[in-house]
Amino acid sequence: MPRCVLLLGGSFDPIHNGHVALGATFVRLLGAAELRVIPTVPWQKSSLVATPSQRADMAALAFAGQPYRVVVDRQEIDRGRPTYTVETLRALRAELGPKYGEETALCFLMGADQLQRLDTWRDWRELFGLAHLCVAARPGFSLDGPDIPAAVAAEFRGRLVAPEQLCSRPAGNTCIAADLAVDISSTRIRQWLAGGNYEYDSGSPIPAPVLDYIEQHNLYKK
Ligand SMILES: Nc1ncnc2c1ncn2[C@@H]1O[C@H](COP(=O)(O)OP(=O)(O)OP(=O)(O)O)[C@@H](O)[C@H]1O
Ligand SMILES: O=C(O)c1ccc[n+]([C@@H]2O[C@H](COP(=O)([O-])O)[C@@H](O)[C@H]2O)c1
Repeated sequence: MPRCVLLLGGSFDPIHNGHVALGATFVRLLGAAELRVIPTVPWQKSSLVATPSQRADMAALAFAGQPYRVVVDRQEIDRGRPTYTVETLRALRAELGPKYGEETALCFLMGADQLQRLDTWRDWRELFGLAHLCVAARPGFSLDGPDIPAAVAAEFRGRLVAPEQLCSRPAGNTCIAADLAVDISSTRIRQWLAGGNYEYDSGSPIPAPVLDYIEQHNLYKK
């Protein structure tokens, strides 16, 4: 079996339990051993609150102690400009091919909200030549019906396979985790933190070390 690397890109402003669950779900479904977490400089969102370095630090804290290998990959923030997933996947192919073999499976993870917008991504059809796409359900965003642009639905459905088949080939398929149901967003967490009226408990939407970091760095205050 070739090496299978899962990729989770995001703004992570801040990273939360939905991101951690998204990574863990596909690690389990695909039987993968490695997750790369890639903080981005998004071209479709204006002004994030935390700096790129702070978002990378929080990503490392959120995934510390997972029972699989996690690498926080700084390539997008190191570019120092808004970036596109297609260029990151090309760079990863160039990096990992010589290291792990050209057959290495790359699996890009996303929530249903991003599938609904996939046709707005730079050169989105090229993504399938570079990686598999793994999409998880997210409360408030459907995985089919009129919310998915027709061209995306056709491309995505035509490539759909069972998750356990993905790691045996390098790219070109899709899979779904229909059971994920984590009703959390970074936007809501920023609002919650700005309210100033919070305390950590086991039901909190972010890992405790991330909340500690946010407090130490005085982030997301009004
Ligand atoms: N609760 C969730 N369930 C499933 N996927 C999620 C969830 N939250 C985020 N994701 C996915 O993680 C990736 C990165 O998300 P991002 O960092 O933009 O978080 P967000 O909560 O969507 O942020 P914001 O509220 O600021 O837009 C995206 O592919 C997104 O779809
Ligand atoms: O390549 C693109 O054009 C593109 C457009 C929107 C989002 N993305 C990627 O999707 C991931 C989630 O982004 P976001 O904005 O939801 O945090 C992250 O890796 C982004 O780089 C990529």
